Amino acid sequence: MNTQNKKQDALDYHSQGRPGKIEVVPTKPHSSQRDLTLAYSPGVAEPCLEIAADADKAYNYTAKGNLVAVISNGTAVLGLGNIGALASKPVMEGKGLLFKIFADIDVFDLELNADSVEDFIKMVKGVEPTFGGINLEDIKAPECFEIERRLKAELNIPVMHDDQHGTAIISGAALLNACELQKKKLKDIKVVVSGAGAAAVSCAKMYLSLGVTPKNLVMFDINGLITTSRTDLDEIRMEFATSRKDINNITDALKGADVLIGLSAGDVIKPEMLMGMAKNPIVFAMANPNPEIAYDLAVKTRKDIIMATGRSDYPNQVNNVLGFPYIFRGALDVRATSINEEMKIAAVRAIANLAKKSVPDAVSQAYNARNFKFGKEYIIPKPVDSRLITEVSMAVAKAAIESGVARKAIADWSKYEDELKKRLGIDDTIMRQVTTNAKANPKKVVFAEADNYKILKAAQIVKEEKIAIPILLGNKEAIQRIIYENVLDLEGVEIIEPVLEQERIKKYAEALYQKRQRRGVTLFEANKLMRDRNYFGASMVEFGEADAMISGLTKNYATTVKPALQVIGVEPGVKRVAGMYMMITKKGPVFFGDTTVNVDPTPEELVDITLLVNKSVKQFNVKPRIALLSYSNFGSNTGEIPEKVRQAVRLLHKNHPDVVADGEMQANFAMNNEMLKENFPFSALSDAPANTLIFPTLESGNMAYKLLQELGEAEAVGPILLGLNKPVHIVQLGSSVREIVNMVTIAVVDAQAKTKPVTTKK
Ligand SMILES: NC(=O)C1=CN([C@@H]2O[C@H](COP(=O)(O)OP(=O)(O)OC[C@H]3O[C@@H](n4cnc5c(N)ncnc54)[C@H](OP(=O)(O)O)[C@@H]3O)[C@@H](O)[C@H]2O)C=CC1
Ligand SMILES: CC(=O)C(=O)O
Ligand SMILES: [Mg+2]
Repeated sequence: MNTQNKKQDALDYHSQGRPGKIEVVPTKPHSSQRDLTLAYSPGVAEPCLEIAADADKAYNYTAKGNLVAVISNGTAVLGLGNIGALASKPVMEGKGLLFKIFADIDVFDLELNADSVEDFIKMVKGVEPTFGGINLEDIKAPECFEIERRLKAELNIPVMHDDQHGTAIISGAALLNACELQKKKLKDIKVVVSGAGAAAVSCAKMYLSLGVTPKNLVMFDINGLITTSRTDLDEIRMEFATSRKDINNITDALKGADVLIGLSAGDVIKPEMLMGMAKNPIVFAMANPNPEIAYDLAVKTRKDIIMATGRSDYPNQVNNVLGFPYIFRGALDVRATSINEEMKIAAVRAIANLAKKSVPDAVSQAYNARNFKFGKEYIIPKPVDSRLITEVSMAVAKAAIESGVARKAIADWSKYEDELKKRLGIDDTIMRQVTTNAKANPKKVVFAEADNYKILKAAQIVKEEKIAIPILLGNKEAIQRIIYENVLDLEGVEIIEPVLEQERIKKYAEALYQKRQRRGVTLFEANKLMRDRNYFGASMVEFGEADAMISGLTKNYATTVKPALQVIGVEPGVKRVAGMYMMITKKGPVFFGDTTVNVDPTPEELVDITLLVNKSVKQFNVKPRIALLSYSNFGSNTGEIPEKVRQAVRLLHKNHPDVVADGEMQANFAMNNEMLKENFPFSALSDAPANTLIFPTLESGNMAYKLLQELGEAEAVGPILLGLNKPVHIVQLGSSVREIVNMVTIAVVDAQAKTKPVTTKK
């Protein structure tokens, strides 16, 4: 895209539709007269009086506790200089947008016509009552130092100048990791800082507190090196003054330097300057929108470099967006009175550590990349990584509590973690519980289709997270090539190439032949079948050489389920298998059955399916409340389907009175027990909504879950295969890595349940 197009795109983005990037959205009902009476006069007087009597109540009755002011006077807007308060508004709205999408924090952006320090401080103090925190932005140095110092001292809510501390935290984390990768020790590195403004000074302070030796750091402003002989500088910058006489310019300073930090202006660093740097140099050119030296140019100049910029369109975006949303989230959640050094360092460590963990596929996909892995081009997490909210905010909140600036404690950290995820629309409480259970006793899971990137990535994740011990089936060479090409880490994982395992094939084939000789399988054919990875994998499970199998990514369901049925068969006492989905919705998990196996079940088969689902739901520690669905409510419509479901319910009520189930009913009545109670008060489900839905046909079940999934209303975990004697789980054709990981986790828990020692009654 050329520069003119880029410019027009940016202008269109801001002007199209409702101008600007943010709006205010009411959080309370407001449609009836009663709502309005409560929202405004006279009802509103009540919270006013409560707050007048106790100021802390503002956190209960108003948005204060989740509201941050992003405040600027427009004197150092990005690297654009002093463009004034109004012109800074798009940046401040942008910060508001980022606060909201990454940490669910609401923002009012305030652009102040306040050039003097005193005016600025006075205005901010004036608006303190409205906010839970103050994010100062793009205020030029040295005024920003005094403004922040005074506001921190005089306000009782957290104040942070993002350009100083946000940038220091992120670049601190990036520096720790870059040094580790380039095998440099912080105490030994020679650091050159281009820029001596808000960001540069604060970053330099952070590096010293992380272990950089003061005499090894030199700093430049627009007039050159900061030296002890300069008389034009304030005390804060003079802290970084050097008495070295051998440096005339930045080129001199960079000779033999290990690290260059750019927080000054675009394109001020030339390739020849980098040539003089030490072996394996680290360059963070963070000026926005244009870095001190372009990414491509820097990596072309020095092959041994670790290079980062503040931009999102190149690897290693060192930008304060990775910090401020989560730092404020943690601070607000414990009502911290300030953001102190302990909280900042906690954020640094959390961000640095997160970069070393396996990256979720959704993150790689957002950047059209195959697989990010800790290394020269991935030294810190990507801003779209949804784990940042839990990793960073929790670390910050903990540090606030431990360092004594929190006014609110967090008693249950795992509940807090769930709350944080819910803020981003991620409600995986149930999957987290399942994962915890899986980790308590990881099982051997054989991956039948291991010559596939997604399967291998999932195997890496479950290995790393200690959910399962993977065993890979497939052509060794092909598997190793995919591992190599995608820099996956599967060291030590067993790879089995079935066609080379003659002894095992013989053993498994004999067993299959014994089972199926009177059902058309000859020994010769059994031997042939065992070369198929699904038969081989299922046999490993049958023989106890693996605890569970995962397959199905590349073949249709029927083809994959057949080997499992033939080799393993159904549980004793069970007549058929069925499939279930766990739909993770905003209202909690809802289980759907049968969504995969039985096309048009009879009433008796519907009962079997219900019993299988009932048993499985209980294994998730959920008490099943089962609705058998149709297009009719308790006989309100005639027809084959309602009649079949009615009959199934009759059989259930007669033969299995312990199962909480009712129907036939329409899906909306199943999910809305108030409506059910009003119209059908006799129903067994009238006291709470159903959490388990049995569909009359495969068609309806399949449509329901796929629609819900596509509309973004729920995450589907499954299909969980029910009724097999040993755990084999079949992912859907084309599943994502996350879906595969979820299925492996479920397979492990299933294996745990199926291998539980039988307790004998005394
Ligand atoms: N990636 C990120 O997350 C962040 C990036 N930044 C970027 O860092 C830069 C500085 O921001 P900030 O500290 O807030 O702004 P300031 O205005 O406070 O500081 C700018 C500093 O750069 C110096 N400077 C300007 N031009 C040159 C030059 N040609 N050579 C050497 N030094 C120069 C100025 O010198 P003097 O003091 O003499 O005027 C000043 O010290 C901006 O480009 C900004 O976008 C800032 C925050 C976060
Ligand atoms: C990222 C940022 O805050 C800046 O460039 O000013
Ligand atoms: Mg800024």
